[in-house]
Amino acid sequence: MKLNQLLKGILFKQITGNEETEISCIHTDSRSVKPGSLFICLSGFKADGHQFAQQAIQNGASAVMVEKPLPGVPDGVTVITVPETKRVLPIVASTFYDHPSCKLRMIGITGTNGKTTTSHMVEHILNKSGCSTGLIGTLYMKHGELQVPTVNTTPDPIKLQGFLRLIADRGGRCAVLEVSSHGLDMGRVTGCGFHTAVFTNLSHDHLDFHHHMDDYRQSKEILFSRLGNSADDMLKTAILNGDDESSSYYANRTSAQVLSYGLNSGNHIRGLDVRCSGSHQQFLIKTYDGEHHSVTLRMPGIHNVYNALAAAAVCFCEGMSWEDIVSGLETFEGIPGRFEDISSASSFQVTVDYAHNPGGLRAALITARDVTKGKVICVMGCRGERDKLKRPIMAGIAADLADHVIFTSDNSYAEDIENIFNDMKQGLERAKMDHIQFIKDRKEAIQQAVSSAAAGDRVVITGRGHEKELVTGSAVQKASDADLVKECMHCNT
Ligand SMILES: CC(=O)N[C@H]1[C@@H](OP(=O)(O)OP(=O)(O)OC[C@H]2O[C@@H](n3ccc(=O)[nH]c3=O)[C@H](O)[C@@H]2O)O[C@H](CO)[C@@H](O)[C@@H]1O[C@H](C)C(=O)N[C@@H](C)C(=O)N[C@H](CCC(=O)O)C(=O)O
Ligand SMILES: Nc1ncnc2c1ncn2[C@@H]1O[C@H](COP(=O)(O)OP(=O)(O)OP(=O)(O)O)[C@@H](O)[C@H]1O
Repeated sequence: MKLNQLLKGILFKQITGNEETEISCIHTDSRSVKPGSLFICLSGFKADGHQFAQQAIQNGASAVMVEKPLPGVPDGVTVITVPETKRVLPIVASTFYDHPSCKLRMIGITGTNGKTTTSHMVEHILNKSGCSTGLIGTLYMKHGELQVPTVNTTPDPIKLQGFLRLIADRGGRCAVLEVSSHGLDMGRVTGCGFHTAVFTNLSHDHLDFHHHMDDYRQSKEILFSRLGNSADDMLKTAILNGDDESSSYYANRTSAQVLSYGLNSGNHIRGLDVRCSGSHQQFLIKTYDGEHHSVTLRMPGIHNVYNALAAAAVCFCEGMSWEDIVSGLETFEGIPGRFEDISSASSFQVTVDYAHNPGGLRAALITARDVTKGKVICVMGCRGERDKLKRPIMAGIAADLADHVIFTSDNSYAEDIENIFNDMKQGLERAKMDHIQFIKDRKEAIQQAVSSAAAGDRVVITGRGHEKELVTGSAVQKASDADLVKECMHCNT
């Protein structure tokens, strides 16, 4: 695409050099630049992209976009100056990929917990009903058999628009996106015209980035305030968890039609008669017009009933029949690392769960208690470098809800594990200390939990879920919790 065509949607710009230059790709990371690229300089959290412009030029960039003067640019490289590169990036990315979100029904799911689970349920129901649907989130970008790994839950605008183009070109009709608060705050989804926006819940997380719960709540508002503001927007829907107190905040900030879901009376789509039966949940969905539909979900946990109600509401808005919605929910088999049973060969169970914040941990341990006859033994840690305020809260939840807790390392990155343990200890009451152990090495902690489990007990290992790398300082251990469990079980036989 010619540079001037790529920039036609940008109102304020100054161009020095050849406007007709052919642009073959766009990049914000100098290390990925190839000949023919447009390199866009972003001011980041750790570095200033302008410092890498020369490296991008050496790697063959034909054009560089900046928001401040850039000395020493050789002849033949076009420089585009704009007021804010971050604001322009999504427009350039969407133009480069020919606005793929306009060709797709866009469904965005935000909330502290449940985005991955709910988006997979939606993707499964829609695909099973014959509506070709792609998914972009924490685990990967997925469409049919194609899976591409992702670094961020909500990818940066270039990757995101590229993924949407791929889904559209492969014949996709819908795209389900996990939309993180970071993604909204950093403008990663600007340029995506969502038809449906879903809110799962809001609880303590990411306060290293958002500083305060009010800021965190506010960042998610962007997804809802952009819906329903014009005549052709009238069929857009905000789907809100009516049992979460933040829903009224989002309802007040959208012009779209609101569909609420939850277990409490007054919700438009309501779960009733919820019963846990082994590792299944049975419940009724009561719709706004008074119909009842019986569902057996192959996943335990009340939190998954909420995720199922949210997914059902989305698919209802996509025009699916209740028969298809129920059939989709009942054939959904869960996803890796979310209350995943690893070893049922022994007389006790071992479960891996991605809970890494207070709300998720509470949900996982309440579920464990519901489905376990014997003791619940929890192995958990808190991540290094991120939100330190959640550490004592999570430690307190584990101590309250499990019979025995082994605190261990999670991805501690460059932070000393002793610091993390000290923060966690602040949340522990002295009276509960007798059922708590601290074992730094995660594999040893799992080994200890597994060898102390008796018939009917359940070991719940939280924090890492599907993740395959454990990062401690500069050491990277290539093992998932499921791998570590299997090694420990093998040693025990
Ligand atoms: C805090 C944050 O979100 N950081 C994101 C941000 O990186 P950054 O601003 O720190 O980048 P930087 O290192 O300062 O570099 C600035 C610029 O210089 C460029 N650069 C840098 C080095 C170089 O050699 N050459 C070069 O060109 C960089 O590409 C960048 O454009 O932009 C990067 C590219 O888009 C993101 O990958 C990165 O996400 C990091 C990995 C991250 O951990 N983000 C987390 C907090 C996050 O976004 N999480 C949410 C989900 C949370 C949840 O729900 O659990 C998510 O959506 O993933
Ligand atoms: N609706 C829910 N309410 C509370 N906790 C939940 C809910 N759904 C899932 N969880 C808990 O949160 C963990 C992560 O679930 P999931 O991956 O679906 O959430 P997420 O919002 O995508 O998280 P992330 O963005 O960090 O990947 C689960 O393993 C479970 O412990």
